[in-house]
Amino acid sequence: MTFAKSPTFDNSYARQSTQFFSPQAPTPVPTPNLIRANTALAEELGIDPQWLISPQGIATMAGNHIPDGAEPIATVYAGHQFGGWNPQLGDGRAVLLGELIAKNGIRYDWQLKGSGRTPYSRGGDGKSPLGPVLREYILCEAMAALDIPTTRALGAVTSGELVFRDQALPGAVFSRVAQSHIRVGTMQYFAARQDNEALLNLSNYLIDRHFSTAKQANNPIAAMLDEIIQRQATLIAQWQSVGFIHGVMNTDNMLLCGETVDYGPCAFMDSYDPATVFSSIDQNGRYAYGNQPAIGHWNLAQLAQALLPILDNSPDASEESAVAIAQEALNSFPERFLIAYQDIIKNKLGFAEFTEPDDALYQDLLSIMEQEKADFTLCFRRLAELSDEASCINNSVRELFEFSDAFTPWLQQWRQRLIEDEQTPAQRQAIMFKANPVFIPRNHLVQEAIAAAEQDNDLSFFNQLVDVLQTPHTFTQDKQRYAMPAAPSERVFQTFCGT
Ligand SMILES: Nc1ncnc2c1ncn2[C@@H]1O[C@H](COP(=O)(O)OP(=O)(O)OP(=O)(O)O)[C@@H](O)[C@H]1O
Repeated sequence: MTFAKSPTFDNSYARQSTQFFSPQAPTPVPTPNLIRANTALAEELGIDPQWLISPQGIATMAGNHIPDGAEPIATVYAGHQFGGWNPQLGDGRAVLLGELIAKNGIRYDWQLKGSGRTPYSRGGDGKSPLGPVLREYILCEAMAALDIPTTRALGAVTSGELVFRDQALPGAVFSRVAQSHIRVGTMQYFAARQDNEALLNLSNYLIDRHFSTAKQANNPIAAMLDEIIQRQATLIAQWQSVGFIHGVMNTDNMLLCGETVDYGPCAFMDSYDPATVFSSIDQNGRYAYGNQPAIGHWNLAQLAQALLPILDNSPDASEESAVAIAQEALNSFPERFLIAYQDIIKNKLGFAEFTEPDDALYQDLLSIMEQEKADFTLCFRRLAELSDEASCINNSVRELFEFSDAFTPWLQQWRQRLIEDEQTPAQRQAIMFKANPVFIPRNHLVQEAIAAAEQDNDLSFFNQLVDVLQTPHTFTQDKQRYAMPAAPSERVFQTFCGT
């Protein structure tokens, strides 16, 4: 008989200076029950899937058992929240259980979110209600299936206790996996304290962990900043391309490794409107869909500012020379974003290359979509079908979305443009299908999954939704309801942090 083996931890962050964290065990919960375990991800991480779903694995995900080798800590950070500076944040409701080296050789954090109070909890209870845990699970796994860099869900458990918000809600703990949880706000925390030694140590740690090419550069920290800017430009371009609205792009919610983090008040846009905001706390639309690239740039400027004291490693370094390095790096963001974005848009439109006139063509499409209140996802998907219509006769979204007359002149122009393009229709459509998913985690479906779980203790719709979103590009008629936009009565205009 073989016994499921507990994972092997190697906790590099816990070996750094204790300025970076506080040792903090998770708070045990009364009666943990498994919501879902991501056994495929467990395998990739070298965790025995049988162990993960064993009583010991479930107890670990609940914070009731600390496996050998785990060294739970809460990390410290600061951040700009909605533009306002907060000098003291940190994991207020999360602990980093430890790190695992995955089969691909990459080191990953395993964090428990909703695992009780820490020294950084301020007034909070350190807990998470079930709803936000389910939302984060659905959204982050959908993003992974869309091939967008993201933190992942290793699993989730209910806690068996109530969490008190404006009402009593069932509690849960989320097991989150990330390449690391070091944030723009982590750098800002030490910069604000003028602790250049900590800044340097943290940067060297990051370079070792995430930026091996920067390590070879003459100025590794400047090269690291450059690479972080590149990763964020690409990430935000990917968000824009699928209509993802993060909702709370505070500097403490931007990971330096380049993965999407914190699926609090986020959502995918249904009908196209660049002013779309979902977060109930974003009164001024700071984090609206159309503002995301500019906010990303602003956040990176805060990072560059934090790095200024250590940014120039030359013998004649001065404040001016450091500012010049920062400025040059930051100035590259708009161009980098545009290149990444156009690279995706050409695939969404079915062109081998993005040429200058394509920009106007694309903007025209967006304008018609906005005016027609067309569904962003289905509009692109139907376009992909039109690129080789015969191939998808039995499994078409035609019943869910058809172009209105307002699109006719645009479609003619698009077809004209395709004549100049060298790809075959089959090649083109394969690329277009990949760039134009049909299943996104629509807000009304996420809400339905949460409501069934909260009110009836029924996880079946949650599980179905997670499963369907694993193959976001393959449409079949039997999955039609998952592709449909919300009926007017189902529309969700706001999502909540659920803190
Ligand atoms: N219930 C709570 N108790 C204690 N601290 C909390 C609670 N909710 C949020 N916080 C803390 O408030 C800050 C901002 O919250 P935010 O919702 O952005 O983060 P989060 O979703 O808890 O965590 P993360 O950014 O790691 O996903 C974070 O430092 C977080 O730890």
